[in-house]
Amino acid sequence: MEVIDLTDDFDVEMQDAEPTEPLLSRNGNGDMTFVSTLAHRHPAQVIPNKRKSIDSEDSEGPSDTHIAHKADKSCAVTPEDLHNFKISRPSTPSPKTGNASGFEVVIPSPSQKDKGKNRVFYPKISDLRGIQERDYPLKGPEAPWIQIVNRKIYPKQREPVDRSIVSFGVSSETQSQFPKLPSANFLRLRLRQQTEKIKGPPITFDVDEDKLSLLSSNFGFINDYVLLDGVERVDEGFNSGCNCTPGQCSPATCDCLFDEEDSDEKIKTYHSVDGQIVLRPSFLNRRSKIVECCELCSCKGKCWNTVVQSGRKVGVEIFHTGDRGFGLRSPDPIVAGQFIDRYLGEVITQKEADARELANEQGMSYLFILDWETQEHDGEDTMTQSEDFFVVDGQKFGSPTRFMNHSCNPNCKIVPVSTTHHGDDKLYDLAFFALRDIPAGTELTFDYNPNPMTTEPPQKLKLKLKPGRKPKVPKIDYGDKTRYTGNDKAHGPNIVKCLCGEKNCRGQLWLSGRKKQLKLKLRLGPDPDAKSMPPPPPPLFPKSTRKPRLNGKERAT
Ligand SMILES: C[S@@+](CC[C@H](N)C(=O)[O-])C[C@H]1O[C@@H](n2cnc3c(N)ncnc32)[C@H](O)[C@@H]1O
Repeated sequence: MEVIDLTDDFDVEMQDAEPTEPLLSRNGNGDMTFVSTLAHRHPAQVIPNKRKSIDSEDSEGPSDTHIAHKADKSCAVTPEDLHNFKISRPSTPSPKTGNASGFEVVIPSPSQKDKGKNRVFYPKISDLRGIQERDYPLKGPEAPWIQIVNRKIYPKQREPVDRSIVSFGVSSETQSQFPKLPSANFLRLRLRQQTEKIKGPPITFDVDEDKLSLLSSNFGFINDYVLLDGVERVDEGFNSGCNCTPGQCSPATCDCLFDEEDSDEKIKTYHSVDGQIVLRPSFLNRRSKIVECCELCSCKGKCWNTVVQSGRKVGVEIFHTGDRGFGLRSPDPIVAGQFIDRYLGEVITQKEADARELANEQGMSYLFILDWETQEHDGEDTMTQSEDFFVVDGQKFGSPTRFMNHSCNPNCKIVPVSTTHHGDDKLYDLAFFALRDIPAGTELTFDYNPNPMTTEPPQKLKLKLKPGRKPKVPKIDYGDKTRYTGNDKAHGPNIVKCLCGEKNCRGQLWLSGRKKQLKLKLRLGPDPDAKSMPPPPPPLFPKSTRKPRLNGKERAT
């Protein structure tokens, strides 16, 4: 087998050699085209593993072997064949010549210099062993074949293409089957369609086009919790309502309100300011749950004590903060104590939450533990139930509050609220209220870890640690159980840096994997490093005595 080698090394070797006699058969006119030169490579003579085809076997258009077949059968090689032929390109330097008859053309791989250059490659006549230049001109208008070869070898050498006018030869019917890249307008439309279904004043977006798809394709707005496997509400029989004189639920007497500790006085929740029902400043300073009136109450859930269940009354806007991802603000001024919205999402079991937390590559955390009832309020330690919580995951589905960032000097706080299911201590609402007057356009924030230093290790906690295990001591303890279970891998294994920028910034959001660390910490007692931290604030939790009444039933655990 003869080899016509167009590689550089061959070039060096052969550049001074005399042209030899043509080995190629001629067409009827005694002429021979370069294509028929290529065509003479017999399929059986392809050197295995030494070259790869530019185009796949099953792609459209004749291959060089197809043309070879035509040539072998003395069929006319048409101009169409000429334009459509495919060429083999070596992945290695020149193959060795063999004994078989015929010849082989080896096209050089483009050098770095050639790659990307809009330059036509002209092989030297000596490279094309057996080709007479007079028969097969290598330059000038008589050499269209070499242009074609070059286009096949160096596809980048094609003329620059204006893609906006290129037709791909695909019917419009077929084209419609291909997903098109969504335009900014389409994404905005999709977001608008989604948010139009959400109750309350408009949800708007002030987000650059490049961030739109992050919002539109990764998140869905919902109006209520989505309960997933293993999460159920208590049986209706466990729920109850107040026995106030119908239509006269009073903040001083309504059964739905908790009692102050050691007193018959009620913990007052809402009051009216300028015709608007908002949380009292006194309530904003305490850690207590709200129980609102519901259908089972004498008022049928139609009194003033129905603020959270009445839904969002403020407009909200999602915007991009730059360094902390998206954030939330309101185009309306908000007054102190005003209800903003609930935190919503998929409600999942603790086990599922742990699995999601582990698999969370994305960095941001949207998990919120519903473990209010496990706190050491009213003197009881209920921490032993701690594996039994439900968790709200707002990552894929949620309300606008899912975009609220942390601040060490927050303007909102989150309050646990039982609205319609008083008997359900595992599934309740997380409601955001304004801590102070908030001017329109101000970012709405809350403290992800509002009471980091208050926890004394509960003595009755039963922990089973393997003997001899030396757990790492976390730097911070977490006292407030109404909080995120944050695990922000984007900021390193332990510390999640806080970027709130407030003067009193604590420097970190939470510790990664802190649930495990919290358990370990509780066994070890107070953290020695805590000495360097500010002294813990006094406990804020009111010693209330009111518990939602059950209809004579005990909830099964
Ligand atoms: C509930 S999301 C808040 C919305 C989030 N920014 C977004 O774009 O979807 C919580 C995450 O926001 C980021 N984040 C919130 N507040 C932050 C702060 N003060 N400093 C740094 N990152 C913050 C953290 O990555 C955290 O895991």
